[in-house]
Amino acid sequence: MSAALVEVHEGPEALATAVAGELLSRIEDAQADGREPHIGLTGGTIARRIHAEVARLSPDSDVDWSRVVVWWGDERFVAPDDPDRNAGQARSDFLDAVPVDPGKVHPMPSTADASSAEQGAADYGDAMRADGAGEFEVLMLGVGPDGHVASLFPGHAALDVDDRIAVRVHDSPKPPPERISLTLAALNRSRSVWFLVSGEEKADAVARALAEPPPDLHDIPAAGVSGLEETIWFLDRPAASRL
Ligand SMILES: O=C1O[C@H](COP(=O)(O)O)[C@@H](O)[C@H](O)[C@H]1O
Repeated sequence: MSAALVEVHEGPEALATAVAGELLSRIEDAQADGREPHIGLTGGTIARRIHAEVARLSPDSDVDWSRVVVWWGDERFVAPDDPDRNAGQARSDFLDAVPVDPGKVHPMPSTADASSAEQGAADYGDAMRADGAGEFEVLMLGVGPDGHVASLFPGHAALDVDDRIAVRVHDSPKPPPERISLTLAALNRSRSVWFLVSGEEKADAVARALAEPPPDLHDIPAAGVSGLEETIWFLDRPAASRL
């Protein structure tokens, strides 16, 4: 577990450019050290801007995309072509623009892949185990105004599941209601955890997550996640306004 660092950028554009550049350089460093980095993606508004910046900046980097393994922290359990899918958004925002090995991109199951979100969660856990995955080089996570992280929402029973890699989430207060999420135990196995937060409506959640003493993770689930070596909160000024 690492102490949290906070990095504040002027607005969402500057935040997206900084995070995208840092991600490319972390991947380069890991590859230079002989590792094939596994990265964990998130969905959400600021993540989409960051992904677009990764696509823009990637040609000037030395990243070997054929040696990058891609996973997701959460997903909406909907049809594969549903615009709500985090994986579909990431594909159109950057994965289709970089030469990734399709066999190393691991979207969470959709309704076409699994009979239920519960089955999909079990399958995703099996896929991660079979790949020897779990310790992400960098895991990026959005945070909701309610403090949710991945698809772990305040007060939800999924927060207490510690015997699985992924869990079904139903009754998500944010639509769509049926989702799959990595558990807190799985989210807490990454070298670096990066929280990506933009907007004044999230300032309270950020301040509460970073408060001392830490809040109950049933109130602010994001407070329950940190990196093994590094935890960075990448914020824009409005999101940092109540720190
Ligand atoms: O539902 C979700 O929301 C969060 C944050 O999204 P945002 O639009 O408020 O930035 C996201 O991190 C998560 O992956 C997603 O499923």
